[in-house]
Amino acid sequence: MEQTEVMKPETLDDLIKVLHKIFESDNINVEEVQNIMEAYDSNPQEWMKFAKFDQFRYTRNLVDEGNGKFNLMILCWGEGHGSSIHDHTDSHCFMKLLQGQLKETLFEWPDKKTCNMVQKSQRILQTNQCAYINDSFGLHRVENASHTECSASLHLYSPPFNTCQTFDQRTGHKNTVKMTFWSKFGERTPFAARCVTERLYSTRKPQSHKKITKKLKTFAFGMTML
Ligand SMILES: N[C@@H](CS(=O)O)C(=O)O
Ligand SMILES: [Fe+2]
Repeated sequence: MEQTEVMKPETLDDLIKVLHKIFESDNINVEEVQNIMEAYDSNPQEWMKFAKFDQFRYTRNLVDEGNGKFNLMILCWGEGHGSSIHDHTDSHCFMKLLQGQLKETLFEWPDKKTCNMVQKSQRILQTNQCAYINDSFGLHRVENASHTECSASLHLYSPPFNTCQTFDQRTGHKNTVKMTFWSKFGERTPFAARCVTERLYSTRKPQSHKKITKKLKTFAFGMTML
């Protein structure tokens, strides 16, 4: 497969330019993308404007829409923040550590009959490392296990998606969740765009308050149950 020359992106802007070039093609060489993302030396001054943290859960901050081919975003993880076990909606998922460490735990897809969730492996990702996952590898959960340091990671998803499935570790039961952006291009997402209530009220029959409260329950991450 044709491979764009692996050169070292000197800045985040450089990296974005190279990614645009790579994703012009419909045949993606996973290793090439992983290598190029890993080759960028994280410089907080270049990405700080996108990195907006929340006190309670990890945030998803859109950096670039990749000409519709990919979404590039920075995820900000406060101390102890983590995601639920989830899939990646049949997309490629690249995850490069910009700051701190993250623990990634891989799981098998739950067994159809027993619903058992089996843990496959666990690893600690270090600053500048770039991990890759897609649904054929299984599911994962990501956590900033540190009690003293926050972490930031650069994620590339191709094709872009805005819903995924989360899984209950104990029962294997799954939910479809909507994934929202805490900020886009460095600007905090306006409240109306973050508010799932409107969508629930406008596109569905009126529902009881209890049901809506349940639907709006936000997990310990930037995903909202649908
Ligand atoms: N895939 C997750 C982040 S992670 O836990 O891999 C997300 O996009 O929110
Ligand atoms: Fe993920």
